[in-house]
Amino acid sequence: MGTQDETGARIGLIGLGTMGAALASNIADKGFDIAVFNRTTEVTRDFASNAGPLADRITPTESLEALVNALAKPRAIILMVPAGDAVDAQIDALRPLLDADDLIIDCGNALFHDTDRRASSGKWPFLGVGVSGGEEGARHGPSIMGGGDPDHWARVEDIMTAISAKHDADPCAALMGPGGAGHFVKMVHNGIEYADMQMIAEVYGILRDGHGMGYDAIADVFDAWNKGQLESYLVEISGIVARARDVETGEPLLSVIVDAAGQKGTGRWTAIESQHRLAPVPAIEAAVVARNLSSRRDERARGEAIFGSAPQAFDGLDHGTLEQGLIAGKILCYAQGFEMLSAATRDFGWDLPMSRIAQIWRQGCIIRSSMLDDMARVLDASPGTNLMYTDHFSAILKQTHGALRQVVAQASLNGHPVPALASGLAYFDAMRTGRGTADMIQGQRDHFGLHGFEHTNGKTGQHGPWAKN
Ligand SMILES: NC(=O)C1=CN([C@@H]2O[C@H](COP(=O)(O)OP(=O)(O)OC[C@H]3O[C@@H](n4cnc5c(N)ncnc54)[C@H](OP(=O)(O)O)[C@@H]3O)[C@@H](O)[C@H]2O)C=CC1
Ligand SMILES: O=C(CO)[C@H](O)[C@H](O)COP(=O)(O)O
Repeated sequence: MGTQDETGARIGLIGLGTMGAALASNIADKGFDIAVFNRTTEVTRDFASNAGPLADRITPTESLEALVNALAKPRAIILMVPAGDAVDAQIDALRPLLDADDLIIDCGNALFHDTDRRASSGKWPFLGVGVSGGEEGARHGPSIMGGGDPDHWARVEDIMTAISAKHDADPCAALMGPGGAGHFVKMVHNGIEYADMQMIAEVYGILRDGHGMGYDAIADVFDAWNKGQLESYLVEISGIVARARDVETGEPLLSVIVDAAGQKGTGRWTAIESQHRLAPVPAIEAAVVARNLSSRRDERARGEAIFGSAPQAFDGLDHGTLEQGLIAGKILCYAQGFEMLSAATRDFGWDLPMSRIAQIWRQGCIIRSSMLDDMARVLDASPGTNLMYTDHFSAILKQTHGALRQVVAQASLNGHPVPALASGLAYFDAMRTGRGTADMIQGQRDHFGLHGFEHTNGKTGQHGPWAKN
């Protein structure tokens, strides 16, 4: 075991990129001494020389050894480097320099399976912590989803709490569960983020190409919606983005951004993991597919040359209907995400704190939204219930699903691809259909493979007449 030595910085941080630099400044700002290291030394020097009044609390270091020596014992070191091999390499480089009870905290967007593996060796204290809020959040208050041993969390809880966003006075930081639980919750957060962003982009397409609206007018619509039930960070920044001008040309910014969405993997991981968990998240899957399709620019141009451009100008969908449709869609994004969290609770025995998750997403994170207050409340009363079945949200969906249907129908009739909105609607309809059509699937499976089916009389392993052949 390492010794107790309180001289030195309270915490270390490796990786002074967008998030790491902001997080380190936030930590120093909250009164904690921090030692920092970055692979490229110039970045560390720039960070330290630009730290202004925070410089007194920041110890820049230029080697891992110097970083380790600058820390109070037992040490705690945050990693804020790209997920995957870089994290493993960084851990491998650090461990020989550390004592057995020194804590490594991966605050990047790790795949939760990797975090489980890194935490499960049992040899070293390790936390996997999801951080959301982008650069601004990291600097002034992110939402923080911790994963790991409660004793290890307790060692840094004061820091995590201090730097987190606050909803009223409530810190948006909490331990989600053991091992990869924090990164699982962050992954699902990002999945919801993908679906919500895609739905907003689909409505933007209707306003731009269907209604022929200019960018400032579209910004006005998002601004207005952000004052109502849709109030959320993503709707807010959609208005800001729509109104922005390109610094180079002065043209509307959106008109000069290539329509091919980037992605780092968290949405794809959510979609893949949802299949393993048998927890359908079709709006999230649709959003991932839409990003993939958006990158097929040559093929899209080829298709347009053959068939003509799909989206046609049309009217007949007023802004109120679009707003109501988006409200329904947004609820269904969260409903699917929380269903996936319930599935993880069931499959991994994590006991994820559903209501607390909604609470810590109320501020700081990318999917913060005024709806999360009510989500926290209803999940507190019934943590495992699909949001769409709760009194509060079923009442809203009863009022708004007709509008969502109008949006999807009109968009389809006029050639506007709206995969996330359509998937949200299909999920809603499937999840309120007592007798669906899988009887046909079961009949087909039995016909070609004698897979058997469950009879409505309760008998299992039944077969159709072809089994007697
Ligand atoms: N940007 C965002 O909005 C958010 C990002 N995240 C996650 O946070 C993590 C960091 O992201 P972000 O700050 O945006 O990334 P950046 O690309 O801005 O910064 C990456 C940092 O990691 C360092 N780095 C890169 N590769 C290695 C390596 N192989 N070994 C050691 N250090 C390395 C870089 O150092 P160098 O200067 O030498 O290149 C740099 O300091 C990622 O996991 C990301 O998914 C989480 C929430 C939000
Ligand atoms: O975690 C985040 C926000 O919550 C990061 O910004 C992440 O990079 C977003 O995902 P992607 O890059 O795939 O759009």
